[in-house]
Amino acid sequence: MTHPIAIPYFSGHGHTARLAQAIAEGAAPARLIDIETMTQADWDALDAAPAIIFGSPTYMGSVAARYVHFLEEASDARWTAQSWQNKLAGGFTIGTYPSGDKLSTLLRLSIFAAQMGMLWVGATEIGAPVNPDRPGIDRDGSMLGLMARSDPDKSRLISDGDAETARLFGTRLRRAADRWGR
Ligand SMILES: Cc1cc2nc3c(=O)[nH]c(=O)nc-3n(C[C@H](O)[C@H](O)[C@H](O)COP(=O)(O)O)c2cc1C
Repeated sequence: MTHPIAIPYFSGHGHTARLAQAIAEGAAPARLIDIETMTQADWDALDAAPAIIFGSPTYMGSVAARYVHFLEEASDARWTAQSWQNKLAGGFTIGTYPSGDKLSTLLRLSIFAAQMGMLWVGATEIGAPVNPDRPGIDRDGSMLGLMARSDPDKSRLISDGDAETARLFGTRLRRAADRWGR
């Protein structure tokens, strides 16, 4: 049986949620989990998932406070039992700026995964300027995980290139999960 990849995210104004949706399209079957409205079924899905893709906007140069709360809640009991050991993990974030200190957020998420005994899967897409025929793909040049920029056009929230990069990242995690098993 193929278990859904779990994508727990927090989103203050919808941008991270939009990015999470695009990742879910690529990672299908996947389960989107808004950490502000979590149910026991969501926790069960996290525990069963072969891979978890963690997503938080970058707020003040790091993981949003409410997401830190989720991480600490998730670690309770699961850290001592190491019950997420050998699951795959990935991470994504979004900010206003090309840098915006978003790397700090991905570092925080990857360290959380390491503490939980998870195996971190980074990003692989190489876009412009190295591949000029792939404009908009991984435009911030992030390999540790997925970075995106909030789009000034609030009717779409993220750019087409960021959405496609997110779908490709989701597909990478799905392929890795299918290959790795659990
Ligand atoms: C409290 C706060 C702090 C922020 N800090 C940063 C930051 O350090 N770097 C950055 O690039 N953007 C920063 N932003 C912008 C958000 O990361 C950006 O708007 C993002 O798209 C928000 O995603 P969301 O709609 O899912 O909450 C900040 C926004 C808020 C509300």
